[in-house]
Amino acid sequence: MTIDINRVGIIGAGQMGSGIAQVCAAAGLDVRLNDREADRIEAGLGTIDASLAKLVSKGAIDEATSRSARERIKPARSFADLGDCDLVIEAATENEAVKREIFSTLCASLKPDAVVATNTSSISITRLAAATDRPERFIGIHFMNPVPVMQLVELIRGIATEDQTYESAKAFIAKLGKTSTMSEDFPAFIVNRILLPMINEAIYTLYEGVGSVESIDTAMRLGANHPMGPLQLADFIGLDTCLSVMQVLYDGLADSKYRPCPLLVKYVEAGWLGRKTKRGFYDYRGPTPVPTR
Ligand SMILES: CC(=O)CC(=O)SCCNC(=O)CCNC(=O)[C@H](O)C(C)(C)COP(=O)(O)OP(=O)(O)OC[C@H]1O[C@@H](n2cnc3c(N)ncnc32)[C@H](O)[C@@H]1OP(=O)(O)O
Ligand SMILES: NC(=O)C1=CN([C@@H]2O[C@H](COP(=O)(O)OP(=O)(O)OC[C@H]3O[C@@H](n4cnc5c(N)ncnc54)[C@H](OP(=O)(O)O)[C@@H]3O)[C@@H](O)[C@H]2O)C=CC1
Repeated sequence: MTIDINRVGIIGAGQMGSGIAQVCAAAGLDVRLNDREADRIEAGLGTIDASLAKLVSKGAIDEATSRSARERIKPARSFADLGDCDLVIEAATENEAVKREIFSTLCASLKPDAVVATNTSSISITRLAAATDRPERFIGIHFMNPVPVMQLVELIRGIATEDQTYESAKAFIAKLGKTSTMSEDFPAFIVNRILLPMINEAIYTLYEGVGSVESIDTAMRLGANHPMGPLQLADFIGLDTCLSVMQVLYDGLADSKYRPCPLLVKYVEAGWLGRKTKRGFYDYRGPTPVPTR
């Protein structure tokens, strides 16, 4: 029997957390949105308002549907506010220490039978599960960015994940109108195992002077029909997240082909994280993005 999921808690109100909150509310679920700072929750709610407005202006949903979805999302100022959630999805920064700390403090506030999930892009589900009090009720639910648009969700079981947890997560994704695929618990799972080395290679291509930002992105958009160039996509994902995923691949698979490009490291060290900080491979501070190299 699957666990009925009616109320979802989300930790981390950044681009992924806000997108997950939006699609859950649009599917009729109650949502509690948490972040470590109240102003981050407010910013996440602002992102949801803009995204819902975009869908209304396109005629994808009507005003009343948008309003009722928005009303289902409430801020959660602390983990105690997540106590009545059936499922809590962690979507905080891609850093294992940050996530472990969240799980070790979160569980005491939850119902004993609540399912706990992570939206990690790369980190071992089995290792994160070990930071909880319920590895059998823990699972990777990996949404793609932008969440309101992308159809796929990867499900990743840890070594202890029970069948009931997996089946419940699968039913939850179907309720959101999305398609789930299963990946084994290997570094970066399936999508990012393939996508991130391609992005890293694009950054090496820039680093070695093979092409400019513009020529690399144009080449892959028009030459391989990718909807975004790889450097544009890296800025969209967040360069901090890209670097963390490459580091997990490099450490976890111990193969030099996953070595993060030194230019990626430098951009992250400079705090140029892409769109979210308004500068990455493009500068977003003006009306149109301008390549930085
Ligand atoms: C890092 C990880 O762990 C895993 C990952 O997620 S990796 C990243 C995976 N994502 C990708 O690869 C995305 C690649 N890019 C794309 O698919 C497209 O560029 C895109 C869908 C993001 C935007 O498409 P576009 O055609 O350039 O822009 P745009 O016309 O504005 O948007 C397309 C549609 O999406 C909608 N849309 C885009 N962003 C939206 C948002 N945040 N909220 C609501 N709707 C949105 C638009 O309204 C538009 O809808 P219609 O087709 O009905 O008009
Ligand atoms: N970006 C992408 O394309 C995708 C990302 N993911 C994964 O989703 C997760 C979130 O990524 P994304 O939304 O892009 O990142 P963002 O940087 O946009 O958002 C992360 C949010 O988590 C907050 N946060 C950090 N520490 C804590 C904490 N201890 N408790 C609560 N909130 C915290 C951050 O606050 P502050 O800024 O103050 O630190 C920030 O608001 C990551 O694991 C990432 O790998 C998965 C699929 C796609």
